[in-house]
Amino acid sequence: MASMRNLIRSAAAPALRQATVPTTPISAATRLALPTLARSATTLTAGSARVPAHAGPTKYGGVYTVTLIPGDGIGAEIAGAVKEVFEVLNVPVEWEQFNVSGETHGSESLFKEAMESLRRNKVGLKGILFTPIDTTSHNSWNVAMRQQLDIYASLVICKSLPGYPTRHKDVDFAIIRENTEGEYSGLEHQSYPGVVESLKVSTRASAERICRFAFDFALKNGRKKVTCVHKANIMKLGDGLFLNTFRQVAKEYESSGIAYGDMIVDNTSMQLVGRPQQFDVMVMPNLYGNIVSNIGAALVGGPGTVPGANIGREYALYEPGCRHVAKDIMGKGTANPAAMLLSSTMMLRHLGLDAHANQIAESVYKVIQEGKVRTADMGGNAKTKEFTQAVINNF
Ligand SMILES: NC(=O)C1=CN([C@@H]2O[C@H](COP(=O)(O)OP(=O)(O)OC[C@H]3O[C@@H](n4cnc5c(N)ncnc54)[C@H](O)[C@@H]3O)[C@@H](O)[C@H]2O)C=CC1
Ligand SMILES: O=C(O)CCC(=O)C(=O)O
Ligand SMILES: [Mg+2]
Repeated sequence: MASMRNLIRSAAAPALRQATVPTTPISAATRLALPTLARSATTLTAGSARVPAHAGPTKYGGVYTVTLIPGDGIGAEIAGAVKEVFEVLNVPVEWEQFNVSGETHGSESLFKEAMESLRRNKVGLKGILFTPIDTTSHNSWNVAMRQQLDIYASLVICKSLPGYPTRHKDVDFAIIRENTEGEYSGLEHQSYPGVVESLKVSTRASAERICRFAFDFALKNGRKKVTCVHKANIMKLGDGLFLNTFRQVAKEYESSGIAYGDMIVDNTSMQLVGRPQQFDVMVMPNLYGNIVSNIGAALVGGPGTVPGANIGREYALYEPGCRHVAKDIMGKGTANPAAMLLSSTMMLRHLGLDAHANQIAESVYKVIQEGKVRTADMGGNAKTKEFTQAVINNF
């Protein structure tokens, strides 16, 4: 399937420039939070006796090989923005690109090849794959990737964007979402005509590792409080297990000074749109994380602006935090590439390429702050390519 690959870079890595300390609160947060997150998650788990050491990302001659899955909908357009920016900056990354589509029957073999590439390279960047609603198709390849790679922690940071006022000021919280089980088990059956059981699978082991991840993230990033979001009043066993595990883990971190609490998911949704500043780090089961990350994105800049990461012991896969394919604007050239560009900067920090990450993130935030070049989702009329060019013009 060599034709599907896009091995674009052969140039040697440029000498990394001195890392510039980002000036906006956003870039400072990303710079601080994301690299430590990626590494802390790996090291913390890998440091325990239960987890074997593993090889790092694939790197030859100073160039990292990264799996790129543009995805459906606007995927090609926003992945194109990243490729262009990396090319201009001579970022030492060589892409292995797989144009997997969730819509195409018969593209299973390509999906498998992409998974092999991810296992080989350990690091990937993706757009979103379409998931049909009908039962004859695959469950979800997005979910399958997270489960098969065991990238158990989803991280989405929602932080007010300087220069882009929204209803609430000073929003700054991190959503840490269990990424592999819960409502996304894909286990459903019709036990009797008209009676369907959808299984939400909750395990103590998964709850424990995601809660530890949340506290470690808080510690590494100078955050003050971790809130567990749940529905244990109704799902007394399943969410009860999540909540009780959270409380046990929280006790272990008491001496660190991180405060903790819990909140039921429906109240959380109300509190988020009413007074979002009360949240710092939030940890929750899979489906609540899906919903809360969409609320969070809408609070700050929308789905085109919020980046995301999926982190596990061995693999890290970066994608826009809101996870939408956006078929409604596909092919129009109007998609906002900011979320994908910022996801790529999280990936660069994971690879230790902080200088490149800072340069790109600072430029994206500068373009947003200046407000002259904005895509339609942010009230402007700039095209994806014009936003990308504005980012490049700042280099
Ligand atoms: N024409 C079609 O066939 C359409 C199909 N769908 C499908 O319906 C399903 C449900 O989609 P939803 O989850 O509702 O979400 P979605 O994928 O439609 O996205 C939600 C909204 O966010 C916007 N958005 C996301 N990323 C953006 C970006 N980077 N820049 C600007 N706007 C951005 C989209 O344009 C859309 O208005 C999806 O699988 C989708 O593919 C949705 C709309 C049209
Ligand atoms: O896999 C999909 O198609 C969508 C799943 C989803 O909404 C999410 O993971 O946030
Ligand atoms: Mg979602």
